[in-house]
Amino acid sequence: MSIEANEAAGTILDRVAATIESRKGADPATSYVAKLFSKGDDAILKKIGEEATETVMAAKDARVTGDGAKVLYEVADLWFHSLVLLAQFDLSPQQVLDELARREGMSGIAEKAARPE
Ligand SMILES: N=c1c2ncn([C@@H]3O[C@H](COP(=O)(O)OP(=O)(O)OP(=O)(O)O)[C@@H](O)[C@H]3O)c2ncn1[C@@H]1O[C@H](COP(=O)(O)O)[C@@H](O)[C@H]1O
Repeated sequence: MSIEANEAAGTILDRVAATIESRKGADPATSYVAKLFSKGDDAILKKIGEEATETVMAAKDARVTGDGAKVLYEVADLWFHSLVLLAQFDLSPQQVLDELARREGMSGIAEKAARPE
């Protein structure tokens, strides 16, 4: 990914994360995110599980139909709910991007082989 595209990705993730953060303590009647926060960990984790499962099903369907659009929507739902989960633990998307940057160029095969027993 180019530096410009990576910065753009950071920008939209940062903006949505800031909106999510602003929903802490907001009215659950008018905000979906505030409603999730008011329900707590289990409600957020349930949505992560649902959206992950829906992503798997959309990908299986896409292999049959040849239409990958639904995969995009489901991954967007999964990413959005992952942002809510990060906020619940006072973590930021930038920290995830930093972790991916730290891993950049590190072979997954080599990393696994170097793990202590
Ligand atoms: N990106 C999203 C986003 N993506 C999905 N959703 C909502 O996530 C919910 C769950 O999606 P599902 O398809 O699983 O719907 P469902 O089966 O009815 O789920 P449940 O309501 O039963 O949990 C729906 O209500 C979607 O509208 C989102 N809700 C909010 N955002 C972002 O969060 C911001 C703050 O939202 P509010 O807190 O509602 O103002 C928004 O401005 C957006 O930027």
